[in-house]
Amino acid sequence: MADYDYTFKILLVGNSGVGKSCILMRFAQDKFLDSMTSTIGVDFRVKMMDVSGKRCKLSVWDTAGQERFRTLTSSYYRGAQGICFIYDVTRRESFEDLEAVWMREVELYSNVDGAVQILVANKVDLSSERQVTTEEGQDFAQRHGCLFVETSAKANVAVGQAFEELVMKILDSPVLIESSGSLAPSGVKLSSAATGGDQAGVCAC
Ligand SMILES: Nc1nc2c(ncn2[C@@H]2O[C@H](COP(=O)(O)OP(=O)(O)OP(=O)(O)O)[C@@H](O)[C@H]2O)c(=O)[nH]1
Repeated sequence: MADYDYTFKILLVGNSGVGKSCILMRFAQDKFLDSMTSTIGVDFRVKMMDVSGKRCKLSVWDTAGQERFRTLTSSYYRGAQGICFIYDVTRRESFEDLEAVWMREVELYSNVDGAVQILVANKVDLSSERQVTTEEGQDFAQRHGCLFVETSAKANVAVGQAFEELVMKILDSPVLIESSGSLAPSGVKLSSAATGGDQAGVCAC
């Protein structure tokens, strides 16, 4: 018998260097590394989380922000019930590209109606280098119907909270609950070992 109530697929998108891999590492392993290599293709981790009294098995997919990998990553949007749009509060361009690039990608490739979206403002520990204010982030989130949270993967600020809020909202949606259960994007079959616990995998196929 399954040891969880639901499985959900969550996707992390945003420009290269905003901290997607660090957010995932903080969430899955409670660790932070100062020097991370750029993601090539896609990486994923599986993490169990109890939210609203339900045991949820989350497969979190970390996509490469670099443009040259974009054609590789588009297929991974399929089946995601939750999408995290991540920017770096010290790099205004990473905020502006969310609308110009990442929301378009999601519109093109996501196939789950009503997938929950959250705007994640990362690197708030670098307060003296800020280029995007909290209010700008809140306004953007409101305009696009997203949740909003400010995080620091480095200082361990609100990373768990971001995933918790996202999952809470997924659990509020009967349609999304209905669509739960498929861990892999179509065309990719995960071995039972890879889906068994708090695990990791890399795929650049
Ligand atoms: N100060 C600070 N640095 C961070 C934080 N999160 C990530 N970083 C740093 O930002 C850099 C990029 O982080 P990554 O997690 O590799 O970025 P990414 O978005 O996964 O990048 P791609 O894989 O190229 O798409 C690394 O040097 C991290 O150490 C944070 O919260 N605060």
